Amino acid sequence: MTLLKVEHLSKSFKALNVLKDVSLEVREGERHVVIGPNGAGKTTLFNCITGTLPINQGTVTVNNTQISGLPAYTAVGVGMSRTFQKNNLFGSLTVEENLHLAINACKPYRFNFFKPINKFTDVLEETEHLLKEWNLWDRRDRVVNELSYGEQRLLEVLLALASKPKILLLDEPTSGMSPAETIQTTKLIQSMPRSITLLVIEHDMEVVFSIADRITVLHHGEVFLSGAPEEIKGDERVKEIYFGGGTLKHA
Ligand SMILES: Nc1ncnc2c1ncn2[C@@H]1O[C@H](COP(=O)(O)OP(=O)(O)OP(=O)(O)O)[C@@H](O)[C@H]1O
Repeated sequence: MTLLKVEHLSKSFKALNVLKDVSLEVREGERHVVIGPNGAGKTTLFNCITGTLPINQGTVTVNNTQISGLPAYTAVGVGMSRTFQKNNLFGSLTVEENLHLAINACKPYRFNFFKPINKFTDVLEETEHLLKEWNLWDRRDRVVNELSYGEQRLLEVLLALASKPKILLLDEPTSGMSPAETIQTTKLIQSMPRSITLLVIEHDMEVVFSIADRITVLHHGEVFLSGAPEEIKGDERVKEIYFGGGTLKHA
């Protein structure tokens, strides 16, 4: 079943046409990776899908509910969550406190300012569960600013999971990470349950080919090709536009 459908989406910044008639389908449970050279429009596509940016033309639907043209919180309401290329963390708070806030933000009582967050037992339980599940429990008391960059990015993924998304958009989850952190993050992505559908922007081809069920190549704001990893890997035109004629590395 198709979970996310993007149809004929176009986006311009004044005279700059960044996305041109982009159509994309992500099936339930799929790991769909968007690749393309710098400036191809990948992050803009994420911003348009999630409603962070208004679109000029086209539609975005999740589970047959149209979310394009609606405020960004609508995307959250249909089960969409995302991470950004740059971290959006509270640096002076601990790992645990950041998660408390993210989990609390998804609760109906989130505007109850008269009771401290750490008195809501469901928030505490969900925080503990997520931290243990993703091996950050021993770092729960660490102030975020003291974590390595890779640990911060990992925490960002956990915050995105706090809303229990049906579809999670990860924007370059391994960018800026050390090789060890990249391996850890790749394993985390691989171990996510199939009840979470993934749409991922990624540059590291080792990561791309170790997680993708399907790959869409974006080039100059257009879908150049969409297909199974083997199809993309073997396509000479993709190598030419994305790698300047180089060979594809793979896991
Ligand atoms: N808010 C904006 N205003 C004007 N131009 C923008 C804006 N955001 C992005 N652009 C332009 O849109 C084009 C696509 O940018 P985008 O960040 O979507 O590309 P990308 O494929 O994600 O690149 P990268 O891989 O380097 O992150 C670029 O030319 C960029 O300068």
